[in-house]
Amino acid sequence: MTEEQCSLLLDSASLFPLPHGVTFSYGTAGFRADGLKLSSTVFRAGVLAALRSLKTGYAVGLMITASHNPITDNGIKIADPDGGMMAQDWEPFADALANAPDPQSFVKLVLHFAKEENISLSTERSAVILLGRDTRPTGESLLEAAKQGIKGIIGSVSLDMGIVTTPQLHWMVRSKNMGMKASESDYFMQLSESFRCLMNMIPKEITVKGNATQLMVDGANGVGGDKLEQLKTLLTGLQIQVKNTSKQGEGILNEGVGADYVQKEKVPPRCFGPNDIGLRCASLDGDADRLVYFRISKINCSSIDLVDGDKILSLFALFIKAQLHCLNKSESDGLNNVLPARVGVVQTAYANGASTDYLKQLGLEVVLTPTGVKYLHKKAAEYDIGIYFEANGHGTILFSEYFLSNLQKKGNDLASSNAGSESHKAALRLLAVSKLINQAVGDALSGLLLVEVVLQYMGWSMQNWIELYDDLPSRQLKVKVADRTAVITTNAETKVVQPFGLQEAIDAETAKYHKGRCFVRPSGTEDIIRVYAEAFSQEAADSLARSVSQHVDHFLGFRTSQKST
Ligand SMILES: CC(=O)N[C@H]1[C@@H](OP(=O)(O)O)O[C@H](CO)[C@@H](O)[C@@H]1O
Ligand SMILES: [Mg+2]
Repeated sequence: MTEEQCSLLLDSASLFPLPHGVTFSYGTAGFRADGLKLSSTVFRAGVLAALRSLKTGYAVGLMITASHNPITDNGIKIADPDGGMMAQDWEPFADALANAPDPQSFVKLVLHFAKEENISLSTERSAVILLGRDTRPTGESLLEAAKQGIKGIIGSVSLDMGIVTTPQLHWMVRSKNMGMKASESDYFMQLSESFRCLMNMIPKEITVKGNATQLMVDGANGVGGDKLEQLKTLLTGLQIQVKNTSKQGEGILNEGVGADYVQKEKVPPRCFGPNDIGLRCASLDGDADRLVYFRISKINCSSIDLVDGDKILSLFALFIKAQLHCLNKSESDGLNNVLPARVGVVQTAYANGASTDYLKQLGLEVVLTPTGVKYLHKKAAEYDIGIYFEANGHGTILFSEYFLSNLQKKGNDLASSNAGSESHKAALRLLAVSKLINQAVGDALSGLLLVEVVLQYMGWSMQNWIELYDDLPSRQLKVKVADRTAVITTNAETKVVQPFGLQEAIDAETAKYHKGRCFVRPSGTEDIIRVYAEAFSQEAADSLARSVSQHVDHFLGFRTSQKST
């Protein structure tokens, strides 16, 4: 590293001193904290992003958001060149950089890491970083801190994409690195065109039931609602009304609104009431990477029928399975070139047991990973078609490049030998799905469009979807403990290995309940232990979660509040 580079980093790092008494951790989804305490972290993440771009030789992304967290929080995460989350082996370095006590030790760490990773800081190659932020008030000043961090590495270029959803930024990074058009209007164009293509292929004989073309959306008072207002003007065959956009002005981001609130509290978001009874409603989270559906109950306006990530996944899995079946119906198209596809469904232990049973009954391969999209995404990428969702509504469908190129070939063959056949249409539909659904990361907007077109294709009402299977009653609790890292788990977080004896206690409690299932794990985003329980009735699930929480409290010896989520 040249002297000029060293002193530039030192001078700029001095402008962003580390706040006292806070330890930063890259965690499940990047750094998160009070937005007013984050400028040093964001500055340092800017430097980190530049190093990541130099290391990989491609553009990377830097997104400023704290998703569903309160408006006063903010956060920062890095998107890798393929649009996915930053490689996990860089997380310890991210933590060390964020917590370096002063500018000198910060620069020392950068130097050391650059050497270890073989990153040349001479200026023959320059880093490119795409920047995005959500609507949070601290976003603008944090964006400046990020730009300063990027500038701290000589020759680096930052491209400000403005206020965008998290999935838009990931999509832009991926598209840019694949040499494709990568602006926001390209994103809207790709989504609306593939949606139109799928809508045009809905069989004429299918009659749409009830309010099939009408959708009410809760935008969480954030960026997602604003973007959907833009996107919906490009759509035909679907009437979307968006409530709780950031532009409508009154509501506060994520306060009593949004996918996290709706899924956890199982109540309608603000501004939804008696007029919406019976309608199909969807809710996005604060940065629009989560999506859940709900319907306000006819009997009690303050309760809802929730359609969570598990049921969205199940709908997608059914559709993909049906299209693959049509694709390979060789007797109808006279061809014998079956295109095999290894389909995998990826969930976490939080997936409702009824959904896992349902998916297995469909004959699908279902695997569980630890919590966090980075784990699910990686697993799903091992399949020709990998469908992953967290119960909270974050997920997507990944298509392997290999499968897509074979599908394209088969589609072309069918176009010349058997145009308009069921197999041909299935090939075209699958290709359109791969363009509609975000290949970089879970995306509420693209997920919503796919749900809508699949419901219309199946001729399904909201009621049909809700009845796909009955969720098992469940309960989640949080337990505050002295040291959450004392809990170590295995088997995709379903079994505790430490502290010794806790798993036996959980097993003994669970055995008391019909259809009982229970596990505990330390949260990666909050300083708590999460307890999840399922059983045949709500009372039983509540009781199982409560007694296991008491065991956790007892084993980890710190008797404080337990809060229902
Ligand atoms: C039970 C639950 O919903 N956990 C969430 C939550 O992680 P925890 O590690 O459980 O705090 O936040 C993550 C990031 O948004 C999300 O990926 C995950 O699903
Ligand atoms: Mg989010």
